[in-house]
Amino acid sequence: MSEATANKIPVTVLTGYLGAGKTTLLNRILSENHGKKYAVIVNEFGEIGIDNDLIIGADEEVFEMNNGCVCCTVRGDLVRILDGLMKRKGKFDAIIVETTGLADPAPVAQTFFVDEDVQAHARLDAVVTVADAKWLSDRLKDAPEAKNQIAFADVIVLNKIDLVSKAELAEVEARIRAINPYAKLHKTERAQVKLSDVLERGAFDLDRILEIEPEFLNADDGHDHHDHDHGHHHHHDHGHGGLKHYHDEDMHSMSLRTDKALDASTFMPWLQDLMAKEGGKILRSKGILSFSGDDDRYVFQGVHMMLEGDHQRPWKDGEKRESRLVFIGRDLPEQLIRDGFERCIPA
Ligand SMILES: Nc1nc2c(ncn2[C@@H]2O[C@H](COP(=O)(O)OP(=O)(O)OP(=O)(O)O)[C@@H](O)[C@H]2O)c(=O)[nH]1
Repeated sequence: MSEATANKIPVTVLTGYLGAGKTTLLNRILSENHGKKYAVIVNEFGEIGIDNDLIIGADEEVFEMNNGCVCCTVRGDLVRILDGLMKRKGKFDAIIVETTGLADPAPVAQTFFVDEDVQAHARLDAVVTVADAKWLSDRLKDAPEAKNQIAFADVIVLNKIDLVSKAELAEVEARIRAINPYAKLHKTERAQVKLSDVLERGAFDLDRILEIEPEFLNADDGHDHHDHDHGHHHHHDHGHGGLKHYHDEDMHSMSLRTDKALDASTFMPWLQDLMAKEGGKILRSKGILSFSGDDDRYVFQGVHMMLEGDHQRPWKDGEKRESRLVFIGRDLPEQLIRDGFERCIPA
């Protein structure tokens, strides 16, 4: 690595489909005793920021990019945040960008090559893709962005191996290898990898990417001209100056909130029943909940019908005790979810 390159701030792009384990990995690496200062940029799909609350902050500064997907509408935000961070050079050892599960990593990675200011001060260290051993095979069939996330990866963390048999694991690994034989692959439970396995890899391989996407370095980004909303029904790919870009417009998110304390004995059975019946459509759910008679914040997370929940930490003095929930999926039964939630709110 040349001296000029070595002086640039390394940026790790953390990608992977909805619910694969990106935040789990991020928390793992940030809570390791690393002695470094990382800036974290999180991009989430859905109107209300929840991911930010799920990152266990030590020394890190966390910047949020909401209301859009980093590969599309908020790419300008990414450039602005990176510019701001680079002006404070010296304060950070590295930057980690966690993209939404629906982001195509191609235009995100492209930012580091086509934006002159970014390129002058930052270098893409690696694209790290977290893959869900349980669901990836299905998503490779119906979600082109999941495939691109694998194709673009320099490092793949094949996570949730506790949820599959040996044969299923071999099958999903073979599918990954058929798309990307080059990436370093780690098989994990709860994203247990060493920090050095994912950060400071110096692994982003431009030549390989140019083989997959010959237009990758084409700087003419016509993207601002077609902001799209995430409502209608088709997959589309569109150009970033010729770069093919996949985005799933069938995917839809909805959010709910209330400042009335919920009754756990009404809410939890409703949520469990909803997931059991509608988990096929609800790809991802998360919420931060305030229960009556409970001084802790309760966090639940779901990937399809699999639900997990736990007390996170006590509500802080002065912190607004409200419940916030997000559901992401295709053909979300939105009214059913809204009505059910309303019935859980005490009068
Ligand atoms: N069984 C099992 N569950 C896991 C594992 N890793 C993560 N999870 C759970 O899977 C859910 C999703 O994990 P996250 O780390 O939030 O996934 P994410 O990729 O950040 O999710 P989005 O940002 O919404 O796309 C959480 O409930 C995790 O606790 C694992 O290895 N095994």
